Amino acid sequence: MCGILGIVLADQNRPVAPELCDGCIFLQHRGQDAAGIATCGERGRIYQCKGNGMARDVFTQNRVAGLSGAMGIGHLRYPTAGSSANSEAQPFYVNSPYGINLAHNGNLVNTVSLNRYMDEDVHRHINTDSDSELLLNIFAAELEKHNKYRVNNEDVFHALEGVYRLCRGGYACVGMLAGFAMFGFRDPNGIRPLLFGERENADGTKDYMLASESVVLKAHNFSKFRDLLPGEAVIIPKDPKAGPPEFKQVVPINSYRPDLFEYVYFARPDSVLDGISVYHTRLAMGVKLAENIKRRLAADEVDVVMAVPDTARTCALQCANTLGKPYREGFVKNRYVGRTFIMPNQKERVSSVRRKLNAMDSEFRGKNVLIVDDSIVRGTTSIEIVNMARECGAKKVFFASAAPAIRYNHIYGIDLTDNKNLIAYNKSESEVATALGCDEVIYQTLEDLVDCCTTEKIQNFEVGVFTGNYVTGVEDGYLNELERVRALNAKAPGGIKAAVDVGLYNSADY
Ligand SMILES: O=P(O)(O)OC[C@H]1O[C@H](OP(=O)(O)OP(=O)(O)O)[C@H](O)[C@@H]1O
Ligand SMILES: NC(=O)CC[C@H](N)C(=O)O
Ligand SMILES: [Mg+2]
Repeated sequence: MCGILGIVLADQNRPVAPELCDGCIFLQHRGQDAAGIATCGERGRIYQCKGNGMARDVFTQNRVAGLSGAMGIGHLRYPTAGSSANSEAQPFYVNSPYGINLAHNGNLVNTVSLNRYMDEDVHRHINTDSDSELLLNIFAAELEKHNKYRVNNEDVFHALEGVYRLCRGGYACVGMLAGFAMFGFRDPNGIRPLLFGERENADGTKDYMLASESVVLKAHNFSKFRDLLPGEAVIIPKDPKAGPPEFKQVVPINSYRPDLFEYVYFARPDSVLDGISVYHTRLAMGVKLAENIKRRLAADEVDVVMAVPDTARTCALQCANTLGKPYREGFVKNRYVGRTFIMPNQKERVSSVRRKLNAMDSEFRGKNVLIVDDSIVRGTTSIEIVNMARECGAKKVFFASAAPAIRYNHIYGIDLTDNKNLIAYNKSESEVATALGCDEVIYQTLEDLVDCCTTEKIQNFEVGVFTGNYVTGVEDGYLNELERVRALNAKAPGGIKAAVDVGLYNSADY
């Protein structure tokens, strides 16, 4: 669940980098591990700045000042494949053919055979375990097949057809062809989001943006947003005065199944994805959850409802309203600690929960408390939360989740750990309650959750994380390979992160 964006400015003398940096900050919640920007300036030269860290730390004023050009792409990384090494920070670059950059949100689930294909048939060297580097090289290899001095839009669409044929998984991407164009495309099931928008300048020319979430487009005054359709791509010329963007349905829509988890946790509430307001789905989740709670608990069993900040707030408030119970902010969040779930290792996650959330005794003492979170994944947050509530003197602690029990891997770009680390893995609801140390745990049903997000246009969602059935299936051996790489990373001496710049060829001298 990384964040991606790309901007093309009509004014060829205006550097795009400052606006890209700002845009990345709007997408920070989608990835805190690494951030990167690549721009394309005169004579097709590519400039880049990327590395481990949050956008504000990686994009220093000095570094950004060196990024020339009116076209550029950005990425916020939350690793799902490979490692957290800074050599896997995106956008990735290959010099041949033509010079290509790519920023990818999602995850490929046939990397074992794709790696073999790259090695044995295409003879391209893949320098990391990142599936995104692989995806870029697949695209490059397909484009190279045209064997032309210069490509045109049709050639790019044709190369993307090859990408769709070869790559299985969830992917929304933005890329650049040096000196030629920016492009974006979305997987044939629309699992990961990607929106397009335009902004008219005073002289009538237009700037264009592609982004993971509508909030970035809106904040930068882009309008006429539209979601790319599953299997659709767009090419925007480097100089928009050369012609309008060209959209093409490269392959037929296989299904239109946005990832339900975007609405539960991942996206910002003020975003609208695939025409669905994230905020409204979270309100609806609160209502449905309350109806479920009413069936499970007697009306006088709950004294007060509380959210686990931040994401669960919208849902918890609406749940309290529907139950007719007071809503209290018993947990206070330290705004300087980021999202704990997307931290790359368990040690960091555990220590962050207490640094991030502090409980106020007065709100708990002698009360039956209903705590609402958006989801319970590893249980890292919930176990600590229940402990804190007990330490503060709560009489009973009920824990409600706006998402159903999570018992399966998330394979399309949200690294929900391997099954065995999920607190609900192989456990009934009452066993989860015992593991969390609470009196009762109440999950939203999947039917209710789907109902909260359904619109006239979108009735199906990717829900494999709740059911174990994935829309694309998973290649044999893929999950084992993922675990093997994870185990290797866990053993890396002193960790694999380094605060150094990464060269265009992904060499990281850590
Ligand atoms: O069961 P766990 O493994 O603890 O994961 C679930 C928790 O992680 C997320 O919060 P996070 O702190 O990442 O972000 P938030 O501030 O947006 O809620 C999510 O909202 C849950 O609270
Ligand atoms: N969360 C994502 O979208 C991750 C993108 C890519 N699979 C990576 O690990 O870098
Ligand atoms: Mg949370």
